Amino acid sequence: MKDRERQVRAFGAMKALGIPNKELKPVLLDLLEVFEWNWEPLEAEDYRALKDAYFELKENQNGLEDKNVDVEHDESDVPPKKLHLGQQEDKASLAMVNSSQTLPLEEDEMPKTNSRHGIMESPWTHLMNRRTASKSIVPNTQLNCKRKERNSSLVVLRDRKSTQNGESAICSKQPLDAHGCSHRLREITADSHCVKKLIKPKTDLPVGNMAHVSEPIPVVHPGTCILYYVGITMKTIPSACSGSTSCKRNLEIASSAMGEVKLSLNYNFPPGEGNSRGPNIDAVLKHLEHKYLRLDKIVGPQFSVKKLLKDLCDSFSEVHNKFTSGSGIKHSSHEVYRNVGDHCSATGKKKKGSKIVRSETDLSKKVLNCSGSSNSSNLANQQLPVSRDKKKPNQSISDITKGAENVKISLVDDTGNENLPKFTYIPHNIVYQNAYVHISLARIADEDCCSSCSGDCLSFSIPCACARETGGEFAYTPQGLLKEEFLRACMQMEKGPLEQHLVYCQDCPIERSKNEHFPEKCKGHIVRKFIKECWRKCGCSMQCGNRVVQRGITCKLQVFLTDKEKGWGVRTLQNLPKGAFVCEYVGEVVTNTELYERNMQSDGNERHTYPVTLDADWGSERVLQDEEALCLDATFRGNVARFINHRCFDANLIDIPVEVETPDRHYYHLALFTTREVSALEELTWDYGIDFSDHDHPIKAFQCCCGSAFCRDIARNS
Ligand SMILES: C[S@@+](CC[C@H](N)C(=O)[O-])C[C@H]1O[C@@H](n2cnc3c(N)ncnc32)[C@H](O)[C@@H]1O
Repeated sequence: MKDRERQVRAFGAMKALGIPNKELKPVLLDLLEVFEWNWEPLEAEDYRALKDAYFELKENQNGLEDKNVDVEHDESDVPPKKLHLGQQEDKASLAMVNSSQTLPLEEDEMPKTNSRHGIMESPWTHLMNRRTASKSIVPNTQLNCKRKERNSSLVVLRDRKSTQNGESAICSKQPLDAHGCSHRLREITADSHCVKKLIKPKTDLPVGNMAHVSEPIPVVHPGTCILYYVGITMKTIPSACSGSTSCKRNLEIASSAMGEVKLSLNYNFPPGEGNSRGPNIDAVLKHLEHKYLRLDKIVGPQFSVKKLLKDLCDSFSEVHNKFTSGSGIKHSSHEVYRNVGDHCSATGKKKKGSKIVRSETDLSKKVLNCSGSSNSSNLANQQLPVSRDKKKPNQSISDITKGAENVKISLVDDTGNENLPKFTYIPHNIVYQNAYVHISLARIADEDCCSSCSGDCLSFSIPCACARETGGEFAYTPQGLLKEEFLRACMQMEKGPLEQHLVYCQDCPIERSKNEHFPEKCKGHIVRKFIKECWRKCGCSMQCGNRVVQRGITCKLQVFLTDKEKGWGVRTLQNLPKGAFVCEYVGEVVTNTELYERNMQSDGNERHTYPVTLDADWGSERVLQDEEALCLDATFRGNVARFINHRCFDANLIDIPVEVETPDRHYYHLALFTTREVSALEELTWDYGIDFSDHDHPIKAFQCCCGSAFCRDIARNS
């Protein structure tokens, strides 16, 4: 059936219920937009969705009138009282037969159909058209109020019961990509006010498991945030909010005969923020998850789904507030922070006279524009915060690397409360003074490199010599990710080293540093799994798949001020797959002795970077001299990794040693890879491996507030 015919039928059916075309039109347009211009769900059950949406809108308008909101009414268009659906259905069916005198939508309001193929032209164009057109439909005096109400008209099918199984009509026409997203929708979202993502429908899942088993499809409209759980078969609909007025206003669950279940979250923006988009739904969910993890709330007798949904609403507003507070003041763009990169002390105190300069962009633009690349395709499905009037000044740096990396790395502080970090950005490790790092081509034996290779070593059926280190197989996939098995093995070792993964020194430099004259017995060091990358003695190209870490950072990262005592942290600005290389931990290579000397000079009050011990030759027969036991200290010089905070056990990054230019375990690179998929705007963390109970350790541990349910800082948590 053609779109036009369908419009006529819809108008006819509704007219029979006394619904004026003029009032129906905006509701119909909204619904069509929600259903991706797919008529079937709208037409199902004799236009049940449409009727509900219309009456919902009317109810809301009445509610507003009660509150003395000035909404004009055209008497002739006063809607009929809501009928019981049973009564309406018959009428509507009859009306459809005789619907010729209905008022169709104007041409520019409907998605155009390609006349030759019967396919819709760019839906994005139609969305735009529709938006423009809808303004002319609603009289100016009613516009604001109507627009607001129309958001809630998107919440349809409330309290509907379904007995039919079926896949979602919303999704059925959309080809899904590897991420479960519709390409058509991605096009739409690039510029529209919606963020839409489709999922593979799942059937026959119990409603109680909904939040866990089905990925949400966020659809964010101004003032309304709707999550769709599509394709879940429902026999009965839980009314999560029944009985609670405030909850009812905020959250609704509904299903339709088509098998889709919708969970709608309405958020009333504060006055003056009517056009806000609201935060990214992934960020909201993450926020909630973190909150639950922190409070260990998900289990226990107090747990209730109702409470969980209420918390979801709260999280939405918390994330919204977090992103909107303190952004929006315009500043001159020619001023730029100058003090990052200056070689300053690590005290973290603001250098007198240092020029504080801000970007003229608001936070959302900063997140987008400072992401290091003009190609923001990876951010296309991200809902980013929008500027508001600022309460506090903010600070930002567009690129802390000052061009030293492949990508820009921005720094934002939307509170304006933190002193800017003072350090020199270096993209590669540098030897401070006494550390003995012996790099020479001669040290790499011919059998330890692949001089006869060319191109990409990963493309050969038989792995070259460089794969020997990792059991005859490369650690990387052709996509540049860590192989699942290799990653799992590394994670297992780190989580709970079995006795067989530990080696003991005869004379442990760590123990010696604690007590030079009477060192305790070595407590053991983990024997770690190494990656060996091809290097300069190898014949392959720089694009070889076994050269990942040495090619440097490629993902979009941002330094930001975390909301807790942790200070600065790093987040990703793009979704990252599991096993992705994020960055190397770069710093000054110092000897143990040098590190302890530095440590003695520090007053212990500042937030310093935590030094990394290169545990290379631990357990070897010979006794390691202090100048051989190396550490990386990123306090004064380092790269973005110096901002990555610690998290006990369940961090989303893992550090893996990578051998590049030295064949021994004395000096190596420490690379950070994702342990799981990481969503854009999630904070990146890794487990520093601190033993919080070791009070003799020369480096005093901080009080951990990682929020992990498995936090090892017992003193802090008890
Ligand atoms: C490598 S730096 C990380 C960047 C640091 N947050 C900053 O603002 O410069 C390590 C320091 O951050 C702080 N930190 C990192 N993780 C933390 C955590 N889980 N809890 C509390 N403080 C943390 C500690 O002060 C630690 O010495």
